[in-house]
Amino acid sequence: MVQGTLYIVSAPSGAGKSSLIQALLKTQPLYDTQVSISHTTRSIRPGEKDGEHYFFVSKDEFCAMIENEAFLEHAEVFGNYYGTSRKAIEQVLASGVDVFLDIDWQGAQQIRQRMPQARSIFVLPPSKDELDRRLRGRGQDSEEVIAKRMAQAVAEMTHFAEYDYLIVNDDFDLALSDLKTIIRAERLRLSRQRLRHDGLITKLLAD
Ligand SMILES: Nc1nc2c(ncn2[C@@H]2O[C@H](COP(=O)(O)OP(=O)(O)O)[C@@H](O)[C@H]2O)c(=O)[nH]1
Ligand SMILES: Nc1ncnc2c1ncn2[C@@H]1O[C@H](COP(=O)(O)OP(=O)(O)O)[C@@H](O)[C@H]1O
Repeated sequence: MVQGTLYIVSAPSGAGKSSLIQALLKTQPLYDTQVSISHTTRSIRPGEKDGEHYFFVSKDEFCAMIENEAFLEHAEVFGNYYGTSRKAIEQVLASGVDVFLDIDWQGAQQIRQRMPQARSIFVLPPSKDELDRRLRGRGQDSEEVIAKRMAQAVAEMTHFAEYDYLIVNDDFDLALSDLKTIIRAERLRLSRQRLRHDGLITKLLAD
């Protein structure tokens, strides 16, 4: 079985990474691509479902998971804790499915250290004004939360060069097409193709 590829996707809040990942998943079968559901201590937003967008847990529960080494990575973002469950990811990757992580730059650094074979993608907004408009347009955060996220946006974006790929999410369809192209190219990498088509290659090279 060829291991799935782990994709890290980061962006300043509001740049559109969740929308891009969700749109991508609609075009891919579950046996090919899945998104990791993180644990978080942040409050649930209207419209969000526990176990679907996040596993919403208390600080105590989160700390117990850290102690039990249940996280592949975890970080504090905007005053809340977020983490990726180790077990869930390892099982899915082992079954050959590609997994997407929607995580911040701190989590991305931890994953790169532990799993250097992971690929990383950074999503940029076309401008700061547009980022502000998208955060407001989402209509889910208070003025205070939006101000905090805008202030953090520049700090997050200073890490763009640590990523393998950059996508500017101006026209949504174009950005989605870039994302699909990255995945297609990664799947066509010689090492993965060789493993997948070992039988065929053996036959083709036989006398
Ligand atoms: N390190 C890390 N960051 C995460 C995780 N889950 C979400 N994040 C990041 O936390 C930030 C805030 O996420 P969220 O509260 O959903 O707000 P949104 O990005 O504005 O939708 C984003 O940068 C996410 O990428 C995780 O498991 N680990
Ligand atoms: N290319 C785009 N053009 C216009 N609006 C967009 C685009 N991409 C995303 N959005 C909108 O911007 C808002 C923030 O997107 P979201 O995916 O929640 O961002 P993130 O996950 O990066 O915080 C949402 O209302 C989404 O519909």
